Amino acid sequence: MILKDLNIVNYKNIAEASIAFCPRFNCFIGNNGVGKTNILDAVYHLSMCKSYFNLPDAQSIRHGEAFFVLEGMYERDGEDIDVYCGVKKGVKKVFKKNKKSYERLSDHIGLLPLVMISPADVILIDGASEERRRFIDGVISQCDKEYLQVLIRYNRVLAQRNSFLKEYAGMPIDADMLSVWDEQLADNGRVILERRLAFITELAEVFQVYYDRVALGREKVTLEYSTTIKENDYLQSLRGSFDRDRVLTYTTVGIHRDDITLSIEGYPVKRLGSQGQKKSFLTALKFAQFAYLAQQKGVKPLLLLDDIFDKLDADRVSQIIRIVSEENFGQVFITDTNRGHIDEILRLHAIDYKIFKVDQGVISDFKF
Ligand SMILES: Nc1ncnc2c1ncn2[C@@H]1O[C@H](COP(=O)(O)OP(=O)(O)OP(=O)(O)O)[C@@H](O)[C@H]1O
Repeated sequence: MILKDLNIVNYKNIAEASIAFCPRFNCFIGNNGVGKTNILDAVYHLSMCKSYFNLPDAQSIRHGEAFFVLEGMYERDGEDIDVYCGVKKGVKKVFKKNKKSYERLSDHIGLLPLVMISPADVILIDGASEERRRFIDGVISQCDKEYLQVLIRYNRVLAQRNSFLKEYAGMPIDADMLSVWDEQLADNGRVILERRLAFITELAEVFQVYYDRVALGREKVTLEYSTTIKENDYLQSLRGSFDRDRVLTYTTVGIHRDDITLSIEGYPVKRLGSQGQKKSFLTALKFAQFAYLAQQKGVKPLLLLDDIFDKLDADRVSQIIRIVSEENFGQVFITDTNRGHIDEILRLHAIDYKIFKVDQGVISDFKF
């Protein structure tokens, strides 16, 4: 799958742009703050129906304007796909495939699989467990629509159980009064837990292979799912936490409290990892996500590499470019402040590429 052309009007600092991409590497070069990441975000938006940075849509409208429009022309399995996204202040967002509006945006997600690697991903390591759960849920739901429905049901029941605990705080309630919710949480929670465990098992294996390659085998890393459910008994775990839940007035066990343990040399990456090691960790994690999506979807996702060269030594940068130059990767979009890096590496790997210059939101083909 490739993105052939992209038209942008009023997206963040880009007033207007029409870009024709190369099927392999597309590099955006420019100084800090000129709009390189904004271009990648526009591409992300067309796949995932939202900004990578969790911004409300209106904040992506260029300051002083009333709307933004993004349009991408894709080719997937020999078929041309035109995707349109229009956002106007105070009006419902319009999202179309081949000129036909979607009723639900979730119907679009997964059609144009994409993986982005950005400096903001460090939140997956340094942030709260919620960030890691959002990552797992996001990847699984791109491949499995049913998963998202189960998750929505689970969260609805969880909210009801928690509001009951709050409403009856300090009153003499017993565990049986929660059994209606406990059973539903257990039914939906088991499905989610099983899917997440299978996903992480698959991901962890590929992740380790990629980490070894990126870091040239210099460190040992692991990725494991850690659950709050004891002895695989969901219902019993909920019942067993009743006294604590009553005191704290929220549900303390379940898939909404689970996490992924990320370690390097047996210690948490969060505390022990250097900035370059964290970046290598995240890159390997995203490469594993790429492999998973490619296998599930049967197409090579788009790969967006934002600022990948920062904080990494020359060996690791070269390894990363070597990996993404291989057959199992497809169209790649890269940003950097320095053209030297990219020219040298891409020539070395003899890959087809196109370089664009970005300056204050204006994108032009780089003149050689
Ligand atoms: N809604 C908006 N309207 C106008 N400008 C915006 C809007 N949102 C963000 N910007 C501007 O976009 C610029 C940031 O662009 P971007 O993050 O793409 O930079 P970059 O080229 O990737 O920089 P770096 O090399 O530092 O990562 C900032 O100057 C910011 O003010």
